[in-house]
Amino acid sequence: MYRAEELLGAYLPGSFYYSSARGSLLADGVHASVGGQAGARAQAAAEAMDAAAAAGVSDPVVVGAIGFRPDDEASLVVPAVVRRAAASNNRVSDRAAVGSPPGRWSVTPRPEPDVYVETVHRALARIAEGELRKVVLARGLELTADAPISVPSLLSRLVVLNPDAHVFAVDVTTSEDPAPRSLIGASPELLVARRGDTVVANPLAGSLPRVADEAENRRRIEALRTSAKDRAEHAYVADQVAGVLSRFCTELTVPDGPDVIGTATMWHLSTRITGRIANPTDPAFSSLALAEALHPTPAVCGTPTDLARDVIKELESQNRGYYAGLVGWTDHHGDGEWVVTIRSAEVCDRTMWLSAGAGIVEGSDPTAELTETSAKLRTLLRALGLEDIA
Ligand SMILES: C=C(O[C@@H]1C=C(C(=O)O)C=C[C@H]1O)C(=O)O
Repeated sequence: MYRAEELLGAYLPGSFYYSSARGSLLADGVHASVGGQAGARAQAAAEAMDAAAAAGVSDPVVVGAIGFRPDDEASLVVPAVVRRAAASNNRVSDRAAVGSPPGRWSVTPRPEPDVYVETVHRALARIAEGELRKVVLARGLELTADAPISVPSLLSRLVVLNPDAHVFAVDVTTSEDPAPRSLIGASPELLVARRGDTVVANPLAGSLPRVADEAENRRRIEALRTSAKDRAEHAYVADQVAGVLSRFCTELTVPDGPDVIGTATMWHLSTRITGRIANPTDPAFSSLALAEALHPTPAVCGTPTDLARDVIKELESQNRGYYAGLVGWTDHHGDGEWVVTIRSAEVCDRTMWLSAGAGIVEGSDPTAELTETSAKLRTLLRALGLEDIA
């Protein structure tokens, strides 16, 4: 067993890094790539791990990321070497943050903020028609530096600045990329974790930006807790996650109402759902199978799911890529952990693409949704020392 700080220090672009309160994992090299169609990747992952075990890989795992549209983007591998740090060794000191970000950036919003506000108005008009109840609309920032971006130093700053997050870096290079491409982020949202027959999911939705003034933060926490609009926006996600997990579980515990949790930049309504898996040794009940069944939750897509996906395609100008997908790992017992790919960016050479979205429901205020996406973009911008530009 290693210390989390050692693993962070050993990260190189091309590695897979993942850390959360439950421990850290650093994976290097590719023993085998995992293919498979969307929805059938858990089976492909189980077969790849069986083959790896037969070839002498001890305790094989599958690590990687799947995009918002699982048919379009996926990067899953059985790594050659895996190093882990237990939760008890997971503390990382501030000194672990290394390097400094490039000094000069050019910033292009995609789309422009006023176009995003207009798009939210259009989504509200669709919601008023009756069938669509919630849709999550995202916007992006394209940042270009005057020098290549160091992913290891960016990752180390994300870890230090977001001690409660699930922090990740995944190699997502394709043959079309001129240089290695990495997906990095500090997600607050656990899609699903499974250990033995115990499963946990922690959907978030309904948000307010965090501010410096503590009295104002207390007011915001109370406003969020009592907001009918935010509770409705949250319930779409919590209900769907509970509904999907109930198909896999013999017992499921769903709290009566949400709590409020804080990240470094946001307050969110949060529901921690726990359950007992019906058939833990069956690959169809693995953590990746659960994650595939849950994705996309209404935290990143909407309600009803298929209609929301169509509205996103129609209204968003950018392809989401890996944003709003899932990142994590699964082992050959089916245990593992997957998070929702938010507070994230794709990085290639001198350019970074940041994305953030907000859930739109009846009663949403388009300008407040723009402000919410700016606050969400700040997770990555703080790690770049650019906190105030979004
Ligand atoms: C879509 C994002 O975040 C999601 C949307 C939320 C909301 O609309 O309130 C809150 C947390 C996340 O589930 C994002 O950060 O990009």
